[in-house]
Amino acid sequence: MNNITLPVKNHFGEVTIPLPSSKSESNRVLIVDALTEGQNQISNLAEARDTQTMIRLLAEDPETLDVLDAGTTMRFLTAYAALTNRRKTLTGTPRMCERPIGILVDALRAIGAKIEYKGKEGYPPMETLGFEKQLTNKVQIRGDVSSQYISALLMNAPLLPEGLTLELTGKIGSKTYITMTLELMKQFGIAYSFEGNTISIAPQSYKNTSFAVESDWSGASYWFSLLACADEGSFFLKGLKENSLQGDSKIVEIMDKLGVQSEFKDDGILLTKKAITGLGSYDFTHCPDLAQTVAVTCALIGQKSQFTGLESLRIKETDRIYALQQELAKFNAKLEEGENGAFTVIPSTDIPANVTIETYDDHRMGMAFMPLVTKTSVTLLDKEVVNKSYPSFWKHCVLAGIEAQ
Ligand SMILES: O=C(O)C1=C[C@@H](OP(=O)(O)O)[C@@H](O)[C@H](O)C1
Ligand SMILES: C=C(OP(=O)(O)O)C(=O)O
Repeated sequence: MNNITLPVKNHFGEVTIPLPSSKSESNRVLIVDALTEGQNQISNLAEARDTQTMIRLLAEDPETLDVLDAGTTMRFLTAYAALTNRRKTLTGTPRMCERPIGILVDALRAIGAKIEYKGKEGYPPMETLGFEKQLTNKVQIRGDVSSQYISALLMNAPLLPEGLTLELTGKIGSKTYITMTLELMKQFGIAYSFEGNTISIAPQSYKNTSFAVESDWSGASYWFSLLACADEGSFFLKGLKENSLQGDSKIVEIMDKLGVQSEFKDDGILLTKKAITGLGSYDFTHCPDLAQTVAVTCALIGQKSQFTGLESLRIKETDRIYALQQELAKFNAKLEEGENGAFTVIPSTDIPANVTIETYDDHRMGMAFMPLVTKTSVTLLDKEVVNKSYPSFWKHCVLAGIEAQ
């Protein structure tokens, strides 16, 4: 394993971070482009391994689609292969084969696709065996496990002979990602309605479009956190827009309470330090990928806070609740589970010298704990972990003056 040790640094000057492009937007636009078989002008696709895997699998079109550890790539390609009548085996890393997919497979089968599990029922690997006839255009689907199942179905919906109406049942999680899918489809000419818990898309064609992928707000969150934890500095994050398709732009509102002021400029956002007012309680239901960043920030800046809406964290790249609890404990901070899905971040009052953080094959563990450099020397186990969404992360750390020892 390739580790990285970073010495303490808590004063920054004026730093500009180029930021990577969003993997969520990239993976959607790639599926839409594959479905239109058209002449779209797509720019700024993400360098993220999850996106590069999607590009490669769509271009090479192998019999077995091995998505590695990319959740969106697995879910989006499953629906794409199943509903466009392709015969494919879909598989991934051992962890991917522990991440549930039964809710999506059940919906695809209800629509008329033939799919067989190759291992455990409800989990990859599986094989898509064809789609001859649409059996229904009304499907009920749980909204509380992963929004990726819903996005995966929606992107194929306009091309189904009878269109598709999805009724979302239970609590809806990651709703901002569903809206991202629908709004991106709208930019490619698709009309939809989303009223209450029901999304309807009539049969229609995608229109050729130019689409530039925005910078990644989830990746931006680590720079907000670094500044919140630092004594001084200002960061300019390039390529972020005020009206974003990405729900993780909520980091602006969160970090405003944790001491970071944001000012939108023409080609990005300027972050400066301001007084902390306190986060109090925050619901991460619709921005689950920010939870690790914000937990580490609160732990490092002495902000006891309540977190809710963390249910989906247990089925991501790793069990992120467990991983956070283990690693926060290394510097005497805690993520305590309370009642009804509420958690409390108990900040550290004693940060030891030289902390070593495990990353659990989870890019966000590596990146979220990087701001520890503002308080102590930190070793992150497996520096390559960041490649899933942000391969240039350590290069960007060097731009900020954070260099490996
Ligand atoms: O649709 C997307 O691009 C994503 C949706 C979210 O997953 P869930 O819907 O499983 O919460 C998020 O955590 C993931 O990183 C990307
Ligand atoms: C959960 C994530 O990704 P995915 O589910 O697409 O693997 C993530 O990037 O934090």
